[in-house]
Amino acid sequence: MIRVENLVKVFGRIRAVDGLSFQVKEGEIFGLLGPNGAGKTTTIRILTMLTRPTAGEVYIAGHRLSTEAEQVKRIIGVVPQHINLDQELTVWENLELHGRLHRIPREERRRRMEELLEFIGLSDRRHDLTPQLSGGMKRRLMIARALMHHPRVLFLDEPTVGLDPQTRRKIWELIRQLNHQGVTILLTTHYIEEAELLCHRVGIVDHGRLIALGTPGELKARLGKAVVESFYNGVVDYHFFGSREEAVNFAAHLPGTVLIREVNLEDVFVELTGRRVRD
Ligand SMILES: Nc1ncnc2c1ncn2[C@@H]1O[C@H](COP(=O)(O)OP(=O)(O)OP(=O)(O)O)[C@@H](O)[C@H]1O
Repeated sequence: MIRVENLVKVFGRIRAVDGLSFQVKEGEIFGLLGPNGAGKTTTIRILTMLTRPTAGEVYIAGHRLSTEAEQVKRIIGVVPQHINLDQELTVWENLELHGRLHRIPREERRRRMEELLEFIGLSDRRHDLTPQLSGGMKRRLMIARALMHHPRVLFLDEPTVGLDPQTRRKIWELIRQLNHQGVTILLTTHYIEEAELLCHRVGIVDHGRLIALGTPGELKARLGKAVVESFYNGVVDYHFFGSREEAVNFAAHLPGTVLIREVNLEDVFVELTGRRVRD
């Protein structure tokens, strides 16, 4: 559904995106996971035509971005990282404005707005001005707005940044429901849990490059099943094992404090880069 080929974006001396290639299949929830500054936002901005790449090409549903922008705009929805709702408009008016911009006829527009307000659980807040909404509600409204024109592909840049764990889970549920309805999803995140629990496949990015790609299970299996974290003389060490039993046996002989746990995507990132995602 999405094909990214050798994408490059240079800002002065910074190569924000440095030869990125990957594909997203129809019906997938695909996550780009990486630390702040890895180039995720720049990538999503290129894919949603908010900025042009220095080099490379992108195809969405077979349309080439550089020559078929209009066709692509009709089939994609975009939820940016920063809240950009119109502060002076109500919930209803924010949706209406977007529907008009997409030239959705009045009757159909109204129907879609009712349906989406129901979907995001904000039917009874329709007359509120957006500053009166909580952070989670604003994020849900941004998702509804992006869905007004029935996009086949939805892009979400850090969809749960700054939200509490419970609100984050609600957003995940919305994203899963949309995906069940057939919408292909590409999101960026620097939350390990979000990538692991929500995404079918994850591309790990660092310094504008894709350093690993696979299902969360595949990526973790490269390291093993269990990890022993040992803290001794102020040094933290990680040792990976194919089973918990092996990890327990190894840990029994270690000095200092020891933690045995399952491998997660943070471990994959650390092994590949020597750094943590959230340094
Ligand atoms: N308009 C710009 N001008 C100059 N440099 C930029 C611009 N936009 C991004 N960059 C730089 O490109 C690199 C990648 O930034 P980008 O925002 O894409 O990363 P990110 O992974 O999305 O991080 P974050 O989650 O913090 O937004 C950074 O070094 C950033 O400073």
